[in-house]
Amino acid sequence: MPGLFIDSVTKQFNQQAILNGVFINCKIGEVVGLLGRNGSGKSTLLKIIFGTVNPDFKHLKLDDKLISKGYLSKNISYLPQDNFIPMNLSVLQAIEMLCNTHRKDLLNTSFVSNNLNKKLRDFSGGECRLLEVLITIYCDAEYVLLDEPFSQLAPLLVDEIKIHIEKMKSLKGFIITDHYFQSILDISDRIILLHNGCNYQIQNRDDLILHGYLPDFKE
Ligand SMILES: Nc1ncnc2c1ncn2[C@@H]1O[C@H](COP(=O)(O)OP(=O)(O)OP(=O)(O)O)[C@@H](O)[C@H]1O
Repeated sequence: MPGLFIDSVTKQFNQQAILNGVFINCKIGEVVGLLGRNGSGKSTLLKIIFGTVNPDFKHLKLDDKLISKGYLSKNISYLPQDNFIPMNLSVLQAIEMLCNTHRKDLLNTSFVSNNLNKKLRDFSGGECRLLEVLITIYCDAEYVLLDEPFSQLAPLLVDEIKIHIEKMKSLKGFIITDHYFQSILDISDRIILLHNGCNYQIQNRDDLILHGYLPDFKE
């Protein structure tokens, strides 16, 4: 079956089980939202898929091929929570380094075209984040892992990022996690919740209350 597929993910830190047989998958044309409380293991799961954290066990497949680390496939891009593009690069240099196939589309976005020669170190934190999110969405990989793409961004920019994801969705598969959960619900085709080390398929808001992610104001 084509797509990104990981199951039986098990990870302990200091003898504490964080992920306990977790499964998540994603196909081209799909946005999968990953929700969970602070410390539930969302970033750890994305890092395990990309290959920057070693799990105790996992079974990772990309387009039916067993792979050991996502980044080795060169077909998975990953936005970590921290800045990852060197600050001494200009916008154009960063794009030339990381984006080929969709470079033209990215160069046509207003934020990029208005700041082509500006260095990352001269941007605000939110502007830097915006650029890194855009580059991760528009880079060559078909599968995109986004860890908190909306954090640091003002509401208008959150909406802009959602539009870019929608635009690229026919060509790519996204797994996206953020605490702006309404934006995740808006943009996702499916929602997976991590809770107590396990994954749950979420159908509606009530499921999020049932699994203790949202408060139950009726109580
Ligand atoms: N390198 C590490 N060493 C020890 N414990 C770790 C390490 N990395 C993560 N943890 C622990 O694993 C748990 C899951 O962390 P993770 O960052 O995956 O959570 P998260 O769901 O992304 O949280 P948040 O929403 O707050 O970003 C946390 O309790 C964290 O303290």
